[in-house]
This record gives sequence, C-alpha cells and structure tokens, in this order.
Amino acid sequence: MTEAQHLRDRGDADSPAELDLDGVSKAYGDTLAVRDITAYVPAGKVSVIVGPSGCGKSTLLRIISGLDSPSDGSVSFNGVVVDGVPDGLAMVFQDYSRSLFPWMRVDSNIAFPLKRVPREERAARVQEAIDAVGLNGKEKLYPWQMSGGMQQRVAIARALACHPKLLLMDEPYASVDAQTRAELEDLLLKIQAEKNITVLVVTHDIDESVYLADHIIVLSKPPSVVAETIEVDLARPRDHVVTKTDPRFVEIRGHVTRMLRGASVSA
Ligand SMILES: Nc1ncnc2c1ncn2[C@@H]1O[C@H](COP(=O)(O)OP(=O)(O)OP(=O)(O)O)[C@@H](O)[C@H]1O
Repeated sequence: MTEAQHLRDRGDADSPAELDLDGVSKAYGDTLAVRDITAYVPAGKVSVIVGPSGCGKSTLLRIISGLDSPSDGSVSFNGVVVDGVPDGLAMVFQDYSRSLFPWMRVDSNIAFPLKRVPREERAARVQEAIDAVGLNGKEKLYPWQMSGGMQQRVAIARALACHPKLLLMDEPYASVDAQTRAELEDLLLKIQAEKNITVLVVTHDIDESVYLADHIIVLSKPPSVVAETIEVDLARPRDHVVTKTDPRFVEIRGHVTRMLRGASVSA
C-alpha cells in the first residue's frame, strides 16, 4: 500500500472529514448556552445548523473549530478529539470586511494562510481557488474595490486554497443582497460537489437551510439541545426555481418553520 493510499484510508489525505459531537455543553459563567448536544456531521455532505436566535449556533462552531472548548462533552474530527484548530479545517465568517485584509490585493489575501507552502505550489493553489470561485481577472484588486458578494468569494477562495476537509461557514451570506445570496448558494453547492468537501453551515435563513442541506440540525431554545435532525432528500444538482417549487421543498421548509416558531423547539 502506498503512503497516499494509507493516508486516504485513514481519512488523512484528500478525503472529506466527518464530525461527531458527543454531549457537548457550554456554560459562560451562570449562562448555559448549549447543553448535551449530540450530532453527527457526515463526510462529503452539506449539513446546516438552524435554531432560534441566541441558541448557541456560533458557540458550537467555535467549539468545533477548536477556538473555544466545551464545558462538557467532546467534538471529534475524523475520530480525533478536537483540542485546538484541527488540520484540514477552514472557516468563512459573515463579515468579509473584517476577515479580509484591506491593504492586500485579492491574490495576496487568498495566499495569506499558505505562508509555509512552497512558492510554486502556493501560486497554483491561489489560481485554483480563483478559478473555483470565478474571480479571474480580479486578482490585483483590493477588497474595497469589490462588491460585497465578490469580497465573500475572496473569503471562500481563501478557505478553499487551504484544501479543507471541513468547511465551516457562520452566516456566510447574511450581509449580501438576495440575488447575490442565491448566486453564492449555488457557488457553494458547485464547489462542494466538485471538491468533495464536508460543509457545515450556520444560517438564520430557513429557505437557505433547506436549499443547501443534505441534513439539517435543528437546535431548541437555549439552553439548547438538538430538537430534530432532518434528512433533506431533494435531488441534486439543485436549482432555485425547480428545487424551491418542489412540493417536498415546501413541505420541509414548512416543517422547519413550524419547529423554529413553535413550542416543539423548547428545551
Ligand atoms: N464569550 C461569551 N461570553 C459570555 N456569553 C456568551 C459568549 N458567547 C456567547 N455567549 C452567550 O451564549 C449564548 C449563545 O450565543 P451564540 O452567539 O452562540 O448564539 P447564536 O445562536 O449564534 O446567536 P444568534 O442567532 O443571535 O447569532 C447567548 O446567550 C450569548 O449571550
């Protein structure tokens, strides 16, 4: 068996990551933000977390990314308990204006996390990421010379250049207009299918959750638990008109809406 095959069999090479959340709780002083969250994020799929405001979605992403630690329970990344930022994880935040460096051009912003990668490979990865998000010709612009949607493409390209096995996205499209949001949703689905990455998205937008997801993790009111995990059995590739008029889409959207509005998401 070659080294590459060995690594791949262990899930260490190009294969997407899986995540296991086992009884995760997080308290901030006297405030219990999440309690006993047990959930599975399968490899090579799009999982989406939805829940009422303040239910601890961002807290969970911080714990998964190793930026914060749980008060109880654990998160495993490919079977290894997370106790720091795992290799193979990249994150995209809502606020691109704070995550991109305004004094760096697009190509330098994308190359920034690749400092330890040899120069030729770094250039190839930057080009590959630019191609993936359709930023060709914009390499030498500064972020402030671009629209919000284009800036978020830069942030996504920077994450992709790291060749992530898991892409975490915290409300990634909450700051762009509806048309751009739809384009970026399709871009994410295209990239996820082409590159076979595990994607975990937090969103407030119920339409977006159903449109993107293979499965949706619905959190309850705080202190939060998993109220339900919903398998989204809609065909891929998805399309904003065809998918959103599918009776199954309407049914799942209605179910998630009722869960978020109703008593069924009470803890
Ligand atoms: N660093 C912190 N210190 C103290 N309390 C915190 C901290 N971070 C989050 N919290 C509290 O934990 C709870 C969950 O917050 P969190 O931001 O994770 O929820 P959320 O679901 O992402 O919220 P929203 O939907 O409004 O974005 C809230 O009560 C919040 O005030």
